[in-house]
Order: sequence, then structure tokens, then C-alpha cells
Amino acid sequence: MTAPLVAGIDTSTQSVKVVVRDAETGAFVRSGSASHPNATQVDPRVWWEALQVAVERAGGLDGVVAVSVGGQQHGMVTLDADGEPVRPAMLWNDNSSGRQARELVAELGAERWASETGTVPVASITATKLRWLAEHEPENAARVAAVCLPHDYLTWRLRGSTDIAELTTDRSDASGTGYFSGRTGEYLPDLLGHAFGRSDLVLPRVADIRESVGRAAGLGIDAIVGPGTGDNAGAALALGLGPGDVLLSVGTSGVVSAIVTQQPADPTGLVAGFSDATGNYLPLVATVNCAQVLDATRELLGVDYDELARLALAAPAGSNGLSFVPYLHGERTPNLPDAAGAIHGVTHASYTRESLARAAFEAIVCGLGVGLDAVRVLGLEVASLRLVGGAAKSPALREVAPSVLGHDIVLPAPGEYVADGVARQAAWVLAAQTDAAADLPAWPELGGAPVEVATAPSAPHVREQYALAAPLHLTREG
Ligand SMILES: Nc1ncnc2c1ncn2[C@@H]1O[C@H](COP(=O)(O)OP(=O)(O)O)[C@@H](O)[C@H]1O
Ligand SMILES: O=C(CO)[C@@H](O)[C@H](O)COP(=O)(O)O
Repeated sequence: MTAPLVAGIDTSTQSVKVVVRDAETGAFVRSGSASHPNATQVDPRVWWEALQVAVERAGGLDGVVAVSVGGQQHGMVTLDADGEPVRPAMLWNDNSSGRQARELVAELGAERWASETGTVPVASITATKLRWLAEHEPENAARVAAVCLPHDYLTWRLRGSTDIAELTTDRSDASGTGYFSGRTGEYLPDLLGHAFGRSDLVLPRVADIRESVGRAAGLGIDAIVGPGTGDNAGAALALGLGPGDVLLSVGTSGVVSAIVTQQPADPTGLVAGFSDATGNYLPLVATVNCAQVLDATRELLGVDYDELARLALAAPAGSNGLSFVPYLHGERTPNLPDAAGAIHGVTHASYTRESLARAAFEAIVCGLGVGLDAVRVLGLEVASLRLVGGAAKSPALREVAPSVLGHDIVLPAPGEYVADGVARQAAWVLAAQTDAAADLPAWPELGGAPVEVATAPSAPHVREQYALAAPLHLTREG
């Protein structure tokens, strides 16, 4: 008899990834992926089409009996009464609503946002996008009957539903909307109404952490569907983070996150107090300029990833004094949605391809360093650092990160940890069909190859140099 299989889907910023694993052991079976448009506003129907391609590339979902979806957080997906998108989804990295975020904080106070939702809104947070919509597109705003997140939309399509009353979400993703309390597990209609001007919207029902929310009729397979997660909570599920284990994710976003048992409330707004996918909390700091800084530098230099890494490693720590302030898309941490970046420290010695390549890596790691400092200030004792995400494949990042952060870094085998995490959730939901209190399956084989530890001589001068350079940037007209 063939073992039951489960699938995890990560609808991320740049692509969708599908991973199929053995439900009992977690052994890898097959995978596929497909690209998303390179934009910060995307028609959500395109994600559904990309998913079909990724499933085909994964060799189909035959044998899969449970599936869950994880996804980029915060994106505002607006649906009309018939379940059709009102406009393209505004993604987490669309900074248009920077002014609305500032206004929402000024109107209610950072303390209230932090204590009620765990998070002081920045442009990434869904509530600020709703405020932007109400102001800029009142006709579209009037047509909005339901608002949901990218993973909610795909879960709903996967179930073959067209009824907005059947939308579901989970606590981890709901906690990034700006109108949900992770502590009570309930929406906060007052905050939704305050942001959008009305609160009579259909919001996805927040499913239990191991609930089957339906069957995967939309994909034509006989499988149950789990509640899914926000992407960072999904990666935490895959890696089974323990106390003090800090996750560094280097995808489109640069993310520092960890699991704690009490909801953090940081009125400075640096640390978002999100929920995780098990009943705990996920303090998180995110930058919007991470792997794409490497892409832009690679394109400018006309090289591939291997050559970019070779160039970077040919320059010394500190890039001969060159500092790259990488605000290519504004920035979220620090909260500078209208900033444009800069390159400082240009001398004859530093104005080289090697220095520029290394400065790009150092810039994104310095961004993670700011996040790490912020979670430490909240009282987190850092026991270990794990590096995942697309750019973690780069040998340059594997050397620059421990050097700049002054800490060894655990390198799990390269993989799709968000998709793996939601596949593990799907196995959990499957187990809960026969034992309602089932534990998260152990999945000893997740991760495959043994982990490596990256070490490098500590280079504290890189962060010192970056800290002097970073405040020297321009602000674009918002
Ligand atoms: N070998 C590599 N070196 C550096 N960056 C890489 C490499 N391979 C992939 N990437 C980066 O990974 C990013 C995609 O990572 P991923 O975690 O899938 O992003 P997201 O989850 O935001 O869609 C791309 O921007 C790409 O630049
Ligand atoms: O906004 C956040 C977290 O708050 C981002 O982490 C998004 O969830 C996107 O993740 P990637 O696509 O960069 O992995």
C-alpha cells in the first residue's frame, strides 16, 4: 500500500511553490514552482493560474490526501459580492499607504495599536491599505464585500468555493491585518471601521490550528484542506523552532522572527507581535529590501549569482569603506516608505565591482542586524540563528552573515521551508481527523541533508560603518 501524501503550497511574493511529502515520515516526494508577476499590485486570479502550472510541474497531486497553503502576509485582496476581485491585490511590499499608516498611528496612538493588535501599523499592514483604498478609489471601496489575504484567497479557490461567506484564514495571517487580536483570537471591527470607514465586510473565518476547512474540489483531488498560515509562521512550523531559536529569512523580504509564548507589544513599532500557527506568538521584524537588492546589483554588474558571490568574497569585510543603503523600494524597517537609497564611501579604492557586490550583501545583513537588535531589546535571548529563503543559497551571504552579525549561523539544507511547514500542517490536520488533540507530526526526515554551521571572523566595523551611512538618504515625494 502506498503511504498517504500531503502537499504544502507557498504563494510567495515572487513565485508559488508546491512540495509533496510523505504524511507520516515527512520524506520529500516531489515539488514544482511557477513565477508570479514582478509587481507590488497583482490580480489574485494570476496566483491561481500560477498554482496550476506549479502543480503540473510537481507531477500532479495524485496520492495527496491533505493540503495547506502558506503565503506572503498582509496583501489586501478585495472581493465583490460575487467573489470577483475588485482591483489588483496590494501586496505587503507596496508602500503606497505610508501616509495612511502614519495617520492611523497618530489618530489612535502607537500604544493602543500595539496593545490591541500587537503591531503598530506600517504601510505593509492590511488596515493601512484599506484606508488608502477608501481615500484613493472610493468607487472600488464601495464595491468591496470581503477582504482577505493571499493565502486565504488561494485556500478558498482550492476548495472550489465562490461564496465569500466561506472564506477562511488562520490566526498567524489574521494577526498581520491590523484588525485582529492575537490574544483573543477575534477580529477588532472598531479598528477595521476606523481604517476603512465601514466594518460591514465579510472577513475570513479564523479556523482552528488543526481544522480541516473543506475539500480540495477546486484542484479536482480528494483531499482535505488545512487552515494554512502566513509564510513566516509556516517556516517556523517546518523548522520546529524552540525557545531562543531565531529565524532569518532572506527572500523578497528580510525577516527576523522567533517563537515566544506571550504576545509582544512594541510601541516603537520595530517588532510586530504576530501570532504563530500553533497557539504561540511570532515577534517579527521585516525589511522590504532583501534578495532583490542582490538581483538589482547582479543585473547592474551583468553577472549571475555565482559571479556575484565570487566578486563579493573578493572584497574585504567593510567593502573598502563602501556602504550601500538599499532603500530601492522605500523601507519598512526602519519605517521610511518614501525613502530612496544611497551609496556612500566612494573612493578610488572602493569604487569597484567587488566592493559594490560585497556592500549589497552587507546591506541586507545590516538590515537583519537592526531586526535582531530589536527582538533582543524586547527580552529575547538569542540561542541560535537559522538562515533560510532564496538568497540563503549564496555562498557570499553564508560568509557575510556570520561576520556582520558576529554569531554562528545554522544553515538548514536549502529548501522551501514555507511550503514544507504548511505540508506539515496538512499532516497535522490529517492526524487530527482521528485524534482531535494530535501533536504536530515529528517528521524526522524534514530538511533532508544534515545542517551546516556557517562561521566567519566577526567584523563589527561593518555595522558601525553602515549605521553612520544609513541616515544619509533621500526622501522621494510621497
Ligand atoms: N544563488 C543565489 N544567490 C543569491 N540570491 C538568490 C540565489 N538564488 C535565489 N536567490 C534569490 O532568492 C529570491 C527568491 O527567494 P524566495 O525566498 O523564493 O522569495 P519569496 O519567498 O519572496 O518569493 C530571488 O530574489 C533571488 O534573488
Ligand atoms: O511582510 C512580511 C512579513 O511581515 C513578509 O515576510 C511577507 O510575508 C513576504 O515574504 P517573502 O515573500 O519575502 O518570503
